Amino acid sequence: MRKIEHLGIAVKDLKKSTELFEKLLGKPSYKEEAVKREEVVTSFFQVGETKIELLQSSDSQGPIRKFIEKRNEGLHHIAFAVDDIYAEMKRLQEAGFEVLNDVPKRGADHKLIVFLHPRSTNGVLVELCQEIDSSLE
Ligand SMILES: CC[C@H](C(=O)O)C(=O)SCCNC(=O)CCNC(=O)[C@H](O)C(C)(C)COP(=O)(O)OP(=O)(O)OC[C@H]1O[C@@H](n2cnc3c(N)ncnc32)[C@H](O)[C@@H]1OP(=O)(O)O
Ligand SMILES: [Co+2]
Repeated sequence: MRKIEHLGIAVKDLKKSTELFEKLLGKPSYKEEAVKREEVVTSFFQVGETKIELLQSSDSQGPIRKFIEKRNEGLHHIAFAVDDIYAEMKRLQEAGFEVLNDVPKRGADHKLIVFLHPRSTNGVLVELCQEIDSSLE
């Protein structure tokens, strides 16, 4: 794990929350991106080496909608940057963590991502992210 790549925050109203975080952080969001497969629309802020990722559900189902129904808005996941997501998946599986994805999937902001089930990580949803080489996109 190289660094905390982002903190994912589940929000009900992306526009309102983006305005709130722009005030809080004193800087604008650098991108808004919808990721259909994850049924979310995201808004990103760079804070030093780490980012804040705001996530609003774009579907009547989806993990963010379910999370908010159950726990209201708030911190949803911690994402770590890794250099080799396949090697990390293997290492973590062998170490007994529950990797939710057989293969990495496309995330937001030019990344491959996988998740670890919170029941294997002390109740914290963990995401692994590997930058996608933009020349390959
Ligand atoms: C656009 C991509 C972006 C990126 O960074 O690139 C993203 O970050 S996408 C983020 C949204 N996608 C995901 O979260 C995918 C991974 N999540 C899942 O697969 C599910 O949400 C899962 C498996 C964590 C939970 O799904 P399930 O249907 O089982 O929901 P339950 O409500 O029944 O939860 C079961 C159990 O887990 C606890 N839980 C659920 N979500 C979280 C969470 N975010 N943090 C901690 N714990 C969580 C929930 O409370 C239940 O525990 P229990 O003790 O039974 O109450
Ligand atoms: Co994320």
